[in-house]
Amino acid sequence: MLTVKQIDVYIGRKQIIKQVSFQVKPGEIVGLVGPNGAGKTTIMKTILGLTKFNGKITVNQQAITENHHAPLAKVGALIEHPAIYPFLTGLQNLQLYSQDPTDMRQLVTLLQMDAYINTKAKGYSLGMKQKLGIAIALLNQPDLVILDEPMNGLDVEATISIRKIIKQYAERGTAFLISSHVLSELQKVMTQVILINHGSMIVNQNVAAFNQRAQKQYQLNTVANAATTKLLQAHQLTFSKTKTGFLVPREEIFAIQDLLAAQQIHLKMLAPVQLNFEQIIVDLLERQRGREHEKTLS
Ligand SMILES: Nc1ncnc2c1ncn2[C@@H]1O[C@H](COP(=O)(O)OP(=O)(O)OP(=O)(O)O)[C@@H](O)[C@H]1O
Repeated sequence: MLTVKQIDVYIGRKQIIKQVSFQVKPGEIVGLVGPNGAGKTTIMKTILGLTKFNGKITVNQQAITENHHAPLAKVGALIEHPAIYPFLTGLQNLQLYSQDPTDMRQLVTLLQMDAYINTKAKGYSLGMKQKLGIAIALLNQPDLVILDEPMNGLDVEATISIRKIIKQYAERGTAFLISSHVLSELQKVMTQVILINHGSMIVNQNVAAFNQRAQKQYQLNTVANAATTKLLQAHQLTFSKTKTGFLVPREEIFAIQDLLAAQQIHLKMLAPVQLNFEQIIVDLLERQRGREHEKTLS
């Protein structure tokens, strides 16, 4: 469906996206996560042919470039603010894009917009505009839907109905690429997770494998945490720092104990921990920062 191959994006002289590659297959719901400024919106805009890039992007095996948008005919998108004409009604806005009145009417009902769809969009709340933007993205049975922060401004009921609709469309084969900072929400729908930091892809994994990471961590605390940091770094062991000590992977705990014992650094605690989705992301970002810090020191 969508293939992104080794894309680089520069804005001015600054490299914003670095060698990012991934695929989104029919029916997959791929969550794009990462800190503010990581490059998520830029990746989405690039796929939509709105930004110059190096590398290759194809939709249904057809290449997209900044000047060739034809393959995007079956792609729906909501990026940043929905493109809505305020002096038209919600329905008139939808009609500008719709090729099938029945599909359009169904979407209005599915998104529970019937009560206000015939009033002018300038009177809509943030959430109502957001729902209209999502409806526009879902029009005409798209093959791929790209949603940047779709849950922005939505109330609980709207959030639940959007989640259901995304799942329903995905079951019919629509592929989704969704960015969100509301990880708990994204977690309920996504099948694949891509973590971006400083324009690079750190993780691209299916959700089940990603969650496996949660069970593979141990919390470590010693009598001399500063010396322990140096020791772990010197032996290039994987770790991240926490408020009280370290998180280390299960497969390294024997090696770590041997090293600490050899230096007579006593353990205060070594215990398995169960991380939640958010904590796994924080841990991965923290580890990357550690690696970058080491690079700058060497
Ligand atoms: N038009 C622009 N001119 C200069 N720099 C830009 C421009 N657009 C984006 N950037 C820079 O590109 C980087 C990535 O921005 P992007 O909006 O893609 O991040 P993001 O992951 O979507 O962030 P957020 O979660 O805050 O929305 C940032 O460092 C940003 O400052």
